[in-house]
Amino acid sequence: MKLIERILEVARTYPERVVVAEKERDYTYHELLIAIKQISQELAKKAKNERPVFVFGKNDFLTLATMLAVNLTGRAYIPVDAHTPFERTEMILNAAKPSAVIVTAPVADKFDSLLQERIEFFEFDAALKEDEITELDTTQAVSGDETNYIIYTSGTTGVPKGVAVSHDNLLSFTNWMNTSFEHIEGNQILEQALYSFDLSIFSIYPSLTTGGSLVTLSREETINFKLLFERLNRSVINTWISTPSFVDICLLDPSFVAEKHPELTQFIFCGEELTHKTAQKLLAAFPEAAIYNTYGPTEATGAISSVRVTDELLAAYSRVPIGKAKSGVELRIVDDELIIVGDSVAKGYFENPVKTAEAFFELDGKRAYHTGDAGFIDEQGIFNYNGRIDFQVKFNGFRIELQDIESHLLSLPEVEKAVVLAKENDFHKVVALVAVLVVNEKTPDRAYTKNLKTELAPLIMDYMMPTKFVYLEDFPLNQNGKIDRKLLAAQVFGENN
Ligand SMILES: Nc1ncnc2c1ncn2[C@@H]1O[C@H](COP(=O)(O)OP(=O)(O)OP(=O)(O)O)[C@@H](O)[C@H]1O
Repeated sequence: MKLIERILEVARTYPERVVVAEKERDYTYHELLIAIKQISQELAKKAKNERPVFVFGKNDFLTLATMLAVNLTGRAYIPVDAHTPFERTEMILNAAKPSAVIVTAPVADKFDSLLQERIEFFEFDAALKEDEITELDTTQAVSGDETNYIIYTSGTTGVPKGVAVSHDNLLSFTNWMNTSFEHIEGNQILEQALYSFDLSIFSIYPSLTTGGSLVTLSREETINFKLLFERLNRSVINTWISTPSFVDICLLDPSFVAEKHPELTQFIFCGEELTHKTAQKLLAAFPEAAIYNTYGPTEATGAISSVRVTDELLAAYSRVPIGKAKSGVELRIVDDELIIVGDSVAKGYFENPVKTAEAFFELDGKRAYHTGDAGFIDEQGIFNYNGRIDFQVKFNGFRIELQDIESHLLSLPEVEKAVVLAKENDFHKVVALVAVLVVNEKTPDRAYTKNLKTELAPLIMDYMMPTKFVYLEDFPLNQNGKIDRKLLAAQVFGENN
């Protein structure tokens, strides 16, 4: 059965259930059927060809319905958040050459000419009759190896590339999510990640295929802590899905504890390293909850490994491991690099055979992907993440893993957050290692730094000792809710360095 068929079946089974809870209003599965019907009809009339459809909107009901409607017509959707900078939007549009552009939020003046030929969907006709909805035709709908969506990577490590994920990649991911974590009937799932970030599929597809509800945060709520805490305190959430950096923000609110949120019983993280510190704080706040660390790049469809985080696990590991591979996937270590093999590996980079050939390959007749992440497998058969290979630098002739230093800094009780940056000269030679820290001291002075160094010294090789310590009140996050290392480097070194 195609994913969209399952979703439509669920919608017909639970028409009155809430599918999306936005800040201002709830939408039902019945309304989802109506919106899909209207948008797909309009698209079928107006699309120029069978190419993907550019979907420009916010994280809301209408954008979700649009993405599903696009799949119903047999096309792939490209989700682009309405707050995406102009240059990036233009770059994606030029690369995609879409068959249609659908916008679900008013377009800012600056984007008006760029998105000139657009189909606007700001509302739907809620009065559509029952029989018209049941007529939804799925014969054209995306299936098998056809592309389900194209998500552009954030570009932390270069020019953004469009990852083309097939229907079967997504089906395998959804089946895994639905069977490998806690089963919660009528699951109310947090939708924090933007649709343009593949962490969003962790919420969308498990929810829609099981009759769950998406508790969707607006942009205002994710950037304004007061609004965020207000919303969390008046919402019922069973399953929490976010980046670790996002839950760090929520842990600042004293009411983010099990006593105030007894219904919040499951946490699933992905997208960046879950630090020991964050995991410990969360376990202290929600001692009974099932907490999972999952790992994977966009190129392998959401996540491909997981581990339950418990006090025992934290006692046994100084760095939270990434666990064991999902069914259908094999993780291998080749030359210290994590290689993903199997049915989660995406089709490649959209219409970019050169970049695809650099990262994707065949192994024993299966699709395989070079993650660019360093890792190892331990005696328990558990995979461990050792940082990104491109965050390894040569300093004074020694090979140094910046994230290794970070994890040791984080093991010190007074360090809340840590990023180590390599400062390069004009010839790309590393001339300094700069530890950028958030600490529990308002005005750290020289003596404070000296003390930190003394504490750090027995934990690392002496050539790994940062040459400079910089203290910040907090770290900037990118629009995907991960620590923004590029912006941090610009803040610390100045724009031209
Ligand atoms: N549980 C985890 N622990 C540690 N690192 C993780 C975890 N989950 C994801 N990551 C890191 O995030 C990467 C995947 O991120 P994603 O696919 O969102 O793109 P990105 O790397 O942020 O963007 P770009 O590819 O443009 O640089 C992984 O390769 C890994 O480095």
